[in-house]
Amino acid sequence: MDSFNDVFQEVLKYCRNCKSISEPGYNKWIKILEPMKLENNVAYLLTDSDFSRDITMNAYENLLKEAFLNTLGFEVDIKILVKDKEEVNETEEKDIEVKVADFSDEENNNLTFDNFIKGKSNDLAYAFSTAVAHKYDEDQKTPSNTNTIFNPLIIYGDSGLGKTHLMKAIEHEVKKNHPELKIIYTTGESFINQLVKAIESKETNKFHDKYRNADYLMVDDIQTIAGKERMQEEFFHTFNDLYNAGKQIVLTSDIAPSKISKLQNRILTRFSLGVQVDVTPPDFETRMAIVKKKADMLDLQLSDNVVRIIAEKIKTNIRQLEGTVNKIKALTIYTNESPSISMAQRIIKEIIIENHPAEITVDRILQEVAAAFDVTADDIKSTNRRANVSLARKIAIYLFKDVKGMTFIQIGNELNKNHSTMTIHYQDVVKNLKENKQLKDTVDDIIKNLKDN
Ligand SMILES: Nc1ncnc2c1ncn2[C@@H]1O[C@H](COP(=O)(O)OP(=O)(O)OP(=O)(O)O)[C@@H](O)[C@H]1O
Repeated sequence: MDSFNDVFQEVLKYCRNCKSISEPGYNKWIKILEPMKLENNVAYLLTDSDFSRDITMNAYENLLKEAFLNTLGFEVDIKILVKDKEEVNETEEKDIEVKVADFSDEENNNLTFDNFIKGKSNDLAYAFSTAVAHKYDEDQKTPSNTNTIFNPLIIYGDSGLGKTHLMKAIEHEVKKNHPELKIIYTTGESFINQLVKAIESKETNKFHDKYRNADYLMVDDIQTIAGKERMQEEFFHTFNDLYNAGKQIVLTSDIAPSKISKLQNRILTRFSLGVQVDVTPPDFETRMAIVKKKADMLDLQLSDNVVRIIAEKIKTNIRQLEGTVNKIKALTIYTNESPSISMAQRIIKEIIIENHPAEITVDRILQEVAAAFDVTADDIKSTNRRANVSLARKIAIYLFKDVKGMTFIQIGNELNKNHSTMTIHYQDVVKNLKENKQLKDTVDDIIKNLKDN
């Protein structure tokens, strides 16, 4: 997440999925809010009228706080302002850049080496990052030969495995020990946007000066510049100037640089001057340690069993581990429930489903159809000819074919019936759906449930 806008999109997602608000309530009061800024732990949002602001604050302030806590990992107050009113201009005056800076400062405080849990999956990346962060420590601002080994340092790996955390930790450490050094942290995307703006406003010199005066240049998600010739050109020259001046460059990428397609060869060869190190999904012990750390940071007491269940179920993305802990914290604050295994299981299920909609299996189709027609999955598979069982069976056949893409032979095998009967039942349903609106609505609901979950 790079901006308050990204944070707010997560907040909206959280509210939309929350059972404490109805869909009309969400659409009328929450969805219309616009993110303005995050400043001094206050989230400023905009709405249309005083009336809307009062209703939203009275009815949904707690929900919004819960959603921000879940997304950011720390508590914020909510302030809703009415668009086009004086108060908005007053708080806007401070300059648009403040918005992002304040959020990232808040977030940065947690992204330190101390808060980073080491394990086999990331210990090299951690070691190289600390080396880079301390490169000016011994030899007062004259990087030694040993330190040029790590220039550039490129950390790569899948999403949510700590690349940005390490980069921010370097930034944090350097700022702490050498406040005089100039550090530029940006993302590939932001680098591109700034360059485009600079070109439009004919201020490319300013852009060059800004980047080429850095002591540390850190670009997150460098793979985004691939395929964009002008951006690569600019990045290449910035890289060369800094490298030749002995300045440190740190980059992250979601894949190994050699696998980034459409990356200019000359850039790739520059990348080979330093080290490339990957981060991979953490093992069980590391996951346990991360969950404990994240809980400690939120002052949240979790039993070993709860920690274990989270670490067992969420295996490949640390952001999801953290999201689970944040959600547990939010629930304990807003429901007064203590963290329990069942609470953790509920949240894990939601988080896993949010990211990977469950596969549509034969069993899930049977379950959904059985629930809609008030029969059981076994009834559907049986030879029972009761009217609602027969209808449920035909609908299941239809869904096996149209939603899951099974052949009539496969469907016949699944239901222990002849495949030619399957064809007839399927055609019956197709015809019925055209004529019977109520049946069509029921089937549409089943399909929606299958796809949403
Ligand atoms: N080893 C770790 N110890 C503690 N926290 C971690 C660790 N690895 C990742 N995290 C946390 O997981 C979250 C996601 O990490 P981060 O943003 O660094 O991932 P990323 O690899 O940059 O992902 P993306 O490519 O999607 O940007 C962060 O909140 C970070 O603090």
